[in-house]
Amino acid sequence: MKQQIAKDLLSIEAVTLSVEHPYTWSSGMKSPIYCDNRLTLSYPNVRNGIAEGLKNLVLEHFQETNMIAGTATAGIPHAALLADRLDLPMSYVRSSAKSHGKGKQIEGKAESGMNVVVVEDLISTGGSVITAVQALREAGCNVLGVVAVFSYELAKGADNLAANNINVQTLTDFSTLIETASVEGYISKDDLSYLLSWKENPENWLQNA
Ligand SMILES: O=P(O)(O)OC[C@H]1O[C@H](OP(=O)(O)OP(=O)(O)O)[C@H](O)[C@@H]1O
Ligand SMILES: O=C(O)c1cc(=O)[nH]c(=O)[nH]1
Repeated sequence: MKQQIAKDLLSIEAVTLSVEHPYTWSSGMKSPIYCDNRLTLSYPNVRNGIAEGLKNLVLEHFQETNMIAGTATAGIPHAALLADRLDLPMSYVRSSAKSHGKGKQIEGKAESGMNVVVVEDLISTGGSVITAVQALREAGCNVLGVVAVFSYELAKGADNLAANNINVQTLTDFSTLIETASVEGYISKDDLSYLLSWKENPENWLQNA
């Protein structure tokens, strides 16, 4: 499964490298790699594989789930596809409360007694998904855990998630991705060692580059 999803992401060019002009991540970190999981929505076979994989993660790890919550924005479509497959209620969580209308951060029903699995497309530092989990907990929900398409497996992300007591299960991850990219000929040996050294110290990578 991990390799198949990595292959899918590579085949649709969701993963791109840009060393000269680094990407800026939502956390503010600069990075030579970007994984655009939003592109998976444009490929029915890829998004179906993701929905099926997420469903299997929920059935394996979070059997008591009775509500699915997506993180805005990239987690929302995957949450919708998953909730539909599981025939469960769905909500989504904004990064902050809306400043007009009903002023809500969580859209849809979220209340005490709900056993929620949060759907995120990608985990870097974990900041976005932690914000969503905290909002759901404040609403009285019991958050069983998080399912995500991809994780960079950053030490900072793992520490942040552990500090917030969040169980995360992902379909694929950075180590699988770069190994698959190398084996399948998407990246050179130099790219591979560059990415491995970036991963050693991603926060100070630009200063050391
Ligand atoms: O683990 P983190 O450091 O929080 O980074 C990951 C988050 O960043 C991206 O969202 P982005 O903020 O780009 O917004 P989008 O979902 O609206 O595209 C991604 O979809 C995750 O939600
Ligand atoms: O951390 C992020 O913002 C981020 C990284 C990445 O590779 N892809 C993405 O959509 N967001």
